[in-house]
Amino acid sequence: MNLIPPQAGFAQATAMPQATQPPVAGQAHSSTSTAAVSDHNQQKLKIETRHMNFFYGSHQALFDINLKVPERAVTALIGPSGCGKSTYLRALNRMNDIIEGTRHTGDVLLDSQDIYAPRIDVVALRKRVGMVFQKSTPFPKSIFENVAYGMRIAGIRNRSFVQETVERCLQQAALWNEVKDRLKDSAMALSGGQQQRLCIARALATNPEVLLMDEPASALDPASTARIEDLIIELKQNYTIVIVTHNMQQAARISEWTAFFCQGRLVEVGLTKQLFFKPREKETEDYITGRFG
Ligand SMILES: Nc1ncnc2c1ncn2[C@@H]1O[C@H](COP(=O)(O)OP(=O)(O)OP(=O)(O)O)[C@@H](O)[C@H]1O
Repeated sequence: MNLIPPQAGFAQATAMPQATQPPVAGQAHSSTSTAAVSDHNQQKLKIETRHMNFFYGSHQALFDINLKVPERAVTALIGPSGCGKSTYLRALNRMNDIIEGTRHTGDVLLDSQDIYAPRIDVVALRKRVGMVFQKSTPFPKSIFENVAYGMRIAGIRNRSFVQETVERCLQQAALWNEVKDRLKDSAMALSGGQQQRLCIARALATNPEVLLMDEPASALDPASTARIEDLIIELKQNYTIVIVTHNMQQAARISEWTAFFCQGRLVEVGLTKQLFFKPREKETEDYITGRFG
């Protein structure tokens, strides 16, 4: 049974990109919690969280999250408002550190290394794990300087390197053709969709391995959303992408893997197609059929 409501755009889900290798049979449920643990043993993992709990002061927002994120694929995080998707996403590059009173327990591993270990350089971590936010956040600077910003901060002075990198990133973000003749203009004069692609270009300029995206298209019109989705599909050839989205059709179109969160718990994770067409958990089915959330 197709559990996704037949809304416009879902037809594309049938052409959804497949994971390079299927998960092995018997995607196991955790025996210790409501979290389900997908077995991605045949895929190279980029990120893994093990028994992760997260707290804002005394409020626990995440409970015993066991999730494996495969390399060079798109993993979508879905779930009702307030279920902890953004909290989880921000934990992957320690963006929650800037919120006072937060803490976590358990492990968050990037290439098998604990990103919360004392010796970890958080600035270097955030270069490897870039982030794009829901609301585009260009700096009040020129288009060029927005993309060059990370390199300036890193003290890179080589002009031709900076120029080449800016062009490459704008090309990767599918924005170059629209801005190449006005690189000195203010970024604030770009449309919302262009600003969001500029922010993606800026995130790419630090040469990240992972891109975290928190509802990157939620404020955009359908045409701009389609461009961002095309871009994400293109980028996953080289980057590991974790995206929070409220739009299930979008998750179906762009992701290989989907994780369903509810009330701070990871209920189920699996191949997107399987999760939408044949969820293992009743809670997942209720959510994706619109019975709650
Ligand atoms: N800065 C914060 N301080 C205290 N509590 C917070 C903070 N940010 C989030 N929370 C709480 O943590 C829980 C998870 O929030 P989070 O934003 O991660 O959910 P979400 O699934 O991303 O929600 P949405 O889909 O509405 O963006 C919620 O109960 C929320 O109120």
